[in-house]
Amino acid sequence: MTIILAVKPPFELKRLYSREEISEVVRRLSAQISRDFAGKDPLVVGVLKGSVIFLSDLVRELSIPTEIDFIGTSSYGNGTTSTGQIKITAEPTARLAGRHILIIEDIVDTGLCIEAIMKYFSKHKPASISICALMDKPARHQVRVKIAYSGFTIPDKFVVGYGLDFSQHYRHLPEIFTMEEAPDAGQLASDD
Ligand SMILES: O=P(O)(O)OC[C@H]1O[C@H](OP(=O)(O)OP(=O)(O)O)[C@H](O)[C@@H]1O
Ligand code: HPA
Repeated sequence: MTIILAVKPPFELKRLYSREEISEVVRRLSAQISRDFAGKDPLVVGVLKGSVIFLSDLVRELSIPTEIDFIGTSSYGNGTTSTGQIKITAEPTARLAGRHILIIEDIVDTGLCIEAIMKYFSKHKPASISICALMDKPARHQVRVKIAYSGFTIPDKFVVGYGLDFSQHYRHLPEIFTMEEAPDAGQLASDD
């Protein structure tokens, strides 16, 4: 399925993962997490805003009790490349010391965001910190990242949908799409 967006320059969204493929990955990750964190009362921390849809599907598949919290970060502004300036915009409210913390990311791209988040949690003396990421874009990593629970390994393309945005749009789409300039973008852009 391809959607052409009437913006300038025109972009096209091409479906990368269907709802079924996403559900299958969510079930696989939840089973691994349920097994590894049994009896550990983990604190599941979603990285705002992109992870909220993934997190809400993931926790409903878990067979163990968890506490949920969130951390806010911002790095992409209105574009498709990281500014490299990672800001923690909202802190979790749960007790962190001595906890088994599971960070839920929608995507690891450059890895700069997750690196800043790991630094933040390390300061609070948790029992352990693990990362669960729905998508990983290894071609763009700028730092070493250890993802314990990884969903899809994706090519070096900007993706939207299922929580991920471009300039705050398209988070609501239930599937995941690559977003690229339409092939005739130059032609269309110069038409008027
Ligand atoms: O690996 P990186 O290059 O650091 O990129 C990954 C991060 O960037 C996005 O967040 P963003 O800052 O755009 O905020 P959002 O989740 O509110 O869209 C995404 O949701 C990840 O948290
Ligand atoms: O490919 C992406 N899509 C949306 N947000 C992102 N943040 C980092 N990479 C991406």
